[in-house]
Amino acid sequence: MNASGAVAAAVVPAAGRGERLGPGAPKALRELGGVPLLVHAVRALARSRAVGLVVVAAPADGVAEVVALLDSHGLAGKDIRVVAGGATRQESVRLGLAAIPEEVGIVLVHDAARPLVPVEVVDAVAAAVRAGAQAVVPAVPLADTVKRVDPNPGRPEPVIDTPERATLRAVQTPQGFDRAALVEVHAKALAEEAAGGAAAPPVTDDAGLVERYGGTVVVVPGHEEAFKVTRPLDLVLAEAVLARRRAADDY
Ligand SMILES: Nc1ccn([C@@H]2O[C@H](COP(=O)(O)OP(=O)(O)OP(=O)(O)O)[C@@H](O)[C@H]2O)c(=O)n1
Ligand SMILES: C[C@](O)(CO)[C@H](O)COP(=O)(O)O
Repeated sequence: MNASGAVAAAVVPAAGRGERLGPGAPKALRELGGVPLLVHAVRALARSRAVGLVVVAAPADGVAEVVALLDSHGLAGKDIRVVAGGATRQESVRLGLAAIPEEVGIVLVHDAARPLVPVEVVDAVAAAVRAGAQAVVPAVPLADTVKRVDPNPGRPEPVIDTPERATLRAVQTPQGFDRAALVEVHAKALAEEAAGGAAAPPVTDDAGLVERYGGTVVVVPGHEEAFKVTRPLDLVLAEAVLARRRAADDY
């Protein structure tokens, strides 16, 4: 793989603890079918011809371990770099971005916690950025009705309203960006934090930063198997999906 021209680089934030998954190793290192989530996620990206370089943001105290892990899973021949991640997902992405060579114009950001994203989703996101979009997110329609509430944990929460479900999407990764646009919004967010300005509402994905600073984000179809492993039940589902793929010789 090489990282120049229209070939994209991918940043994989993998420095989270995985508190919601319960006690154990950092989530990216937890196993799915005997293989760490991170290895699945990197393989999913490396399968795409659109991706020429993968930069993993590892737990700060686990960089050497992650390098060894990726090597031991046969990923040593790919262009994969590992940097120390940060205290938040946003910081981990920013640190990963800083390791991407200047000439790379397209960046994908993909959670280590989404190990089973199909290569078609990776390709579609990269293609939409190549076609001129500033920011692209894969997403799926919602199955549940969603209510906005006045948060009041432990007590009945007053409902404010019910957004029209047809207008809502559950957003996944990889999210794709024009590299300059993504670098710019991360720099702006960092400068605002450093200036200690009025606390902006939390942004939970990179496209959210693009929106915050007035950029344009578009949605392409995601995939139900690109779900995020967040809670223990997600791991049960991921094992089932992986077992089905292996039985079908599709992995
Ligand atoms: N400081 C952080 C926090 C999160 N992430 C990464 O961001 C992705 C999405 O985050 P999430 O699923 O919320 O992971 P965790 O933060 O690990 O989960 P939790 O909130 O349950 O602790 C994961 O691949 C995670 O490793 C990261 O790189 N650096
Ligand atoms: C980026 C993301 O996966 C898009 O759905 C999500 O926002 C990450 O959120 P988390 O709460 O940090 O897992």
